[in-house]
Amino acid sequence: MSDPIVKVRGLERAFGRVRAVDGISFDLARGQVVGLIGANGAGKTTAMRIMATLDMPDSGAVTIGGVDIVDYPTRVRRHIGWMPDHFTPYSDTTVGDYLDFFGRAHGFAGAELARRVDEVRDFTDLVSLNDRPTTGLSKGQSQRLCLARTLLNNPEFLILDEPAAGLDPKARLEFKNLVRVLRERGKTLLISSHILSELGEMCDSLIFMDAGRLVHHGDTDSLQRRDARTGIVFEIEIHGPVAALLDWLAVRPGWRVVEQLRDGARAEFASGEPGAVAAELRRMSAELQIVEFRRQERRLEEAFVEMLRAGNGAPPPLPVAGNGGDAQ
Ligand SMILES: Nc1ncnc2c1ncn2[C@@H]1O[C@H](COP(=O)(O)OP(=O)(O)OP(=O)(O)O)[C@@H](O)[C@H]1O
Repeated sequence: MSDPIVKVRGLERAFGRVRAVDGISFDLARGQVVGLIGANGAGKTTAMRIMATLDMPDSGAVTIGGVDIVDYPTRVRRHIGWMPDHFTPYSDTTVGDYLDFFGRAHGFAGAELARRVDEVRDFTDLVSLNDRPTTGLSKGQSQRLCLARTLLNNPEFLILDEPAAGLDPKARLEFKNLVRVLRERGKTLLISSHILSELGEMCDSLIFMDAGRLVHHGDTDSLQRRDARTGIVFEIEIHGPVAALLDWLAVRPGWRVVEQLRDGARAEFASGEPGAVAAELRRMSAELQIVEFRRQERRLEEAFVEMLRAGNGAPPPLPVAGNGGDAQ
């Protein structure tokens, strides 16, 4: 990786006996969107708060743009934006006042302050809400305001803790678009979430944490590509009795029925080798009245759980992505 913007080395942070972050190391390439994924208590927020200079590590080091976060926190803060996982509205404060206040807190004044506030308000589509009290915003609007605040100092590196939590599908889509534009502008983003598939679409690479440890760091496709080495699941639809298909699958070597369906079955073939798969599907079509085969893309959730099983024994419970719900 050429010139990583973020370098994390052997980072550790314990709270009493809880090893919240237990010796993690990774690099983040400039201009990448990276997902930080893990179940509740995996250590995501602790690691992010340290990177955002809000907490001190017990040991290990983080540099951002080559600057050590412990030795030079003030310098680092000029280049980072931190979006916490909760938004606290201020009473009697409008959206405009809120951004103005945080702009001043960054040290901007006069025309420069007005320009920065205008820019982030525009970008996050908050212009029409400028005079609304911050206490009366919807979840999606609050998240946009929180992101606007994070962008006021035009940071190179953004650390966003669970930014999509609790957003409805429309607000999630809007958020995803904002992430896409920020990426196009060359920003580096670290985004945490429980929702693997949501992050999969948004991110160039994913970091998985479990019990304070980093258990995987790779590009989004690398997890799904693992099925080339394991089995492939097909959804098979048949014309006529499903029993004929189930009988066929029961006697053919390599097949395992995952689930019986109304017009067919979900079944796994043990090999991902393309030649073997094609021969098997040809044979099935010749012997049964097949209406359709659909290869099932393995979901990131499944890939993650399998990976943890292979490495560490029992996986932690992970909520499954839904349309609007989000586990906390
Ligand atoms: N200030 C603190 N005092 C004591 N324990 C803490 C503190 N902050 C975090 N922990 C503990 O450290 C562990 C990691 O917590 P952390 O919030 O970093 O996890 P997380 O992956 O962000 O979880 P979640 O998704 O639930 O926010 C948990 O066991 C948590 O209870």
